[in-house]
Amino acid sequence: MPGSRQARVPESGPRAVVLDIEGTTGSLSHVRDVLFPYARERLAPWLAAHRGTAPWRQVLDAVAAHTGEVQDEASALALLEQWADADAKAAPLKTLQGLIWAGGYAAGELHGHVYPDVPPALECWRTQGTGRFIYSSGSVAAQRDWFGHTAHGDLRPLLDGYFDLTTAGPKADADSYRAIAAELAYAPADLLFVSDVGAELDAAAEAGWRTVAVRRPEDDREAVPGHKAVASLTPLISRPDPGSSAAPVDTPTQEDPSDE
Ligand SMILES: CSCCC(=O)C(=O)COP(=O)(O)O
Ligand SMILES: [Mg+2]
Repeated sequence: MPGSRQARVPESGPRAVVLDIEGTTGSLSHVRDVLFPYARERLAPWLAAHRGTAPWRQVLDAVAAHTGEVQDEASALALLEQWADADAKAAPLKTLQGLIWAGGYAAGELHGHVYPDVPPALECWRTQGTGRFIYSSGSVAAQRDWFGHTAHGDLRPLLDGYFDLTTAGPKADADSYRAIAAELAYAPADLLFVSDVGAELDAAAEAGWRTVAVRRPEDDREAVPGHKAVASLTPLISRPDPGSSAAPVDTPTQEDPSDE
């Protein structure tokens, strides 16, 4: 309108950032070419070595709950192998992979691949008072181990909490993002989800979240349509307009069971 001056309201930053792992904060190829094969060849030996123990029972019970049928070890193993070969995001497989990888980290045979832009981004968000959470199909235990064993050191102190298939639900389901927002007690519009997968970003957007797609330079998959895209986390922490940063807030933090 001529003569009138419209005040520009700067968009404030998110209260919390929720990050995916594979293809976003860590290398897709490291997960697919190192982590997954490491677990795949140990599915049968792990079940045999742990037969009758509480973790073995936990895995068989998880397979039974997932399929709706009681499974003996042989039939559970057949299903777990099928899911692994199909890269199915089945919670029982994710639980068992996490248990197997834990042995690999402890033996010094595995490390978590985290891109170099990730630690400074987490540090920046921490300084700003922005919450920092992970949401991956990998189990929470696997996520903790991954971030606890990186070339940049133990990054777990930079993270406030973790969500997986069992605590939040499937990543392409909008209800999972509604559940995370409720758990964090933030409005969906105050949350930013960062991922490499369009279906996950679409689900988060459907739940009212802000979204950003990541496509790492060495990742030759097609770009994700419909979402702002970046090649690293660095553009997400640049602050051309000082008014656009979030004021420090008290961030809800999940308790770390390893601290108990
Ligand atoms: C160390 S977490 C392993 C990631 C994983 O198991 C997976 O299926 C990839 O999941 P994401 O949701 O991080 O893309
Ligand atoms: Mg991913």
